[in-house]
Amino acid sequence: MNVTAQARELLRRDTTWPFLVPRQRAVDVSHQVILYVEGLSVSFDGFKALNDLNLYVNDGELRCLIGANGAGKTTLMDVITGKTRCDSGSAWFGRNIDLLAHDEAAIAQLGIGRKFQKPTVFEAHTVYTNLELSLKGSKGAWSALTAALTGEQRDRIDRVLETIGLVNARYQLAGALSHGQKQWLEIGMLLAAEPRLLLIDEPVAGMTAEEAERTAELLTSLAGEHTVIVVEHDMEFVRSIARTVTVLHQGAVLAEGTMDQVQNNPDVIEVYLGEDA
Ligand SMILES: Nc1ncnc2c1ncn2[C@@H]1O[C@H](COP(=O)(O)OP(=O)(O)OP(=O)(O)O)[C@@H](O)[C@H]1O
Repeated sequence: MNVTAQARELLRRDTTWPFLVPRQRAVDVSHQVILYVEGLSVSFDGFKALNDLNLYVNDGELRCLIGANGAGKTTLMDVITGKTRCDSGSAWFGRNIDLLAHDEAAIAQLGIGRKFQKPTVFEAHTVYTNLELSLKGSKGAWSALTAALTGEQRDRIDRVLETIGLVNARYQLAGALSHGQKQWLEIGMLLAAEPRLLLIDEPVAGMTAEEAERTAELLTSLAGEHTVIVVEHDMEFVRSIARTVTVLHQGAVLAEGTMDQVQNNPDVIEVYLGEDA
């Protein structure tokens, strides 16, 4: 290769220099567990939001977390994603990655994606550009918008569009999408970054029944390749997707099992599902 060709190769805009690409550490799931949370406690001004909480989630699982307001669901997600520091306990991603030793940005790079309840898509951009901006290894908005996509990246976006059911809306502005479509797009934006574990907060709040049904299909289709933890208050929705449900109460796990098992658990009936039972 002559000097000009070498320089051209080096400056290609469709590739990133290998030394700039963040290296995602492989998660050791040799014991089938992707998330180990043990003895986790978090206090806010003396109030125990999490109280010696233990949680184990298997690789590829779709787990639903339920619990009354203030049970500690958000605080648990906040500790896992590095947003909140705990007082004691441990949180491991697989057997080899100590989440408590990483900050929020590093945890996202490790392959843990989080979706908050309110959709936060770039409304002035198309669906396609939103996904482009979320590709793993993307070096910020400017380079994502100016650099040409590789074939592999285009294929990945196409796969995500297919998964989230927005193939025909790819050139629509995100701001023009329905509430449900925005939620799916945001899930797609997480998927574009190829996470191993997805934490999804109240995905069906504000959705029509039809949108909730499509969301159930979407989330169940993600399990297997991804591990998905869903925090949700809508019991009908939880029943439609959950294999294992974990019930939190006062910062600890109150019960765990199938929806039928937890709904028939006397402790759960007393503190949480009582009014429905
Ligand atoms: N930053 C904070 N400062 C003080 N108290 C907090 C803080 N964050 C959470 N809490 C308290 O900790 C408890 C657990 O809150 P958390 O948001 O984790 O519950 P949750 O199960 O997610 O509830 P919800 O379903 O209402 O979202 C609540 O009593 C809440 O008021």
